[in-house]
Amino acid sequence: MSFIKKAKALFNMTKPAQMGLLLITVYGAYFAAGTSINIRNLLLLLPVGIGGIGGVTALNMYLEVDIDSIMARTRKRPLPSKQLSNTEAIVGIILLILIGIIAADFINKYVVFAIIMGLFFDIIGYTELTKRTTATNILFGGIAGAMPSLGGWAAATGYYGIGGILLALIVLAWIPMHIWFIVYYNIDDYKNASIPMLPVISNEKTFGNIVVFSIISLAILSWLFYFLEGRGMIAASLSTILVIIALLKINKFMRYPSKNNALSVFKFANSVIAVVFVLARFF
Ligand code: HEM
Ligand SMILES: CC(C)=CCC/C(C)=C/CC/C(C)=C/COP(=O)(O)OP(=O)(O)O
Repeated sequence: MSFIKKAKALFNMTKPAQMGLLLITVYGAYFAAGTSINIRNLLLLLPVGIGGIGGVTALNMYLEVDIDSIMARTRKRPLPSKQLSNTEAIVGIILLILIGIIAADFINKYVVFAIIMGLFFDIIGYTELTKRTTATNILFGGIAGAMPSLGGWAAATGYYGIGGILLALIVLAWIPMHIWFIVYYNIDDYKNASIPMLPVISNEKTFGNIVVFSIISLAILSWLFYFLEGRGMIAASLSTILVIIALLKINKFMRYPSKNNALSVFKFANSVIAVVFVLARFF
């Protein structure tokens, strides 16, 4: 297979759609900090994000080739489908993560540490220690998912301020809605792979109520960001409206549990987080 095809396969191991939204949280947090724009740091954040987030995601995929081979949703991924050898994948992963860390070091040590925390919580906390054993797994994966926004804030301000922590908490509050409905939609996959996500080991009411609590917290956190940082009223207002729509969709799912109603919540969820991070800098 040509080098281009192997490079494409490695890129697919970074889960481009997920990485894209994570990059929106990086740049959204950078701009939400409200500091003057440093073009050099803004440009450096691209290799930081693609290398750090992409490399960690690809490492998670490398370590989960057994699960991916079982799930219908993931068995066509580059490693289960032999588009890359293990050696080619691990060399690419190491290169990506090195690029991310080196680029981060050109900005400041807080951005480097955000990558290290993302690597730790995703690979150790989530992939190795909890994903296959406990439903609290998404807490560790969620903290990993919150690190890009913290890194973006640190790239703008030079430290982890309360605003950056609030934005990271907003990502964390969004995670249950993002994951548990796509898990429910693919419930047979997760059962076959013995992954104890909450929808697999409990019922719609239990995980639905936790999601309701988490996205109401998301709306509260977005208003807290506005009151403490003086920016983001439009983001808080719009995200509150989207959370209300999400609550209506979740209520419909809990009254009429179905894969389609679950997928509808999953697809809608992306807009909630995107609105917060795209608009947080503005009034
Ligand atoms: C514990 C953490 C997370 C878990 C378990 C998780 C799980 C998943 C799963 C199972 C999918 C479906 C992938 C597929 O179609 O094969 C997915 C897609 C996606 N994830 Fe995540 N995710 C996590 C964190 C995040 C974070 C932090 C973000 C961004 C802020 C994110 C953004 C996305 C996006 C944009 C997609 C594609 C959505 C679509 O296809 O419409 N994920 N995620
Ligand atoms: C700063 C930095 C490096 C942060 C890392 C950000 C990051 C990659 C977060 C995603 C976390 C995660 C657990 C995704 C899903 O994995 P999964 O294995 O459950 O998804 P799958 O079933 O689709 O493979």
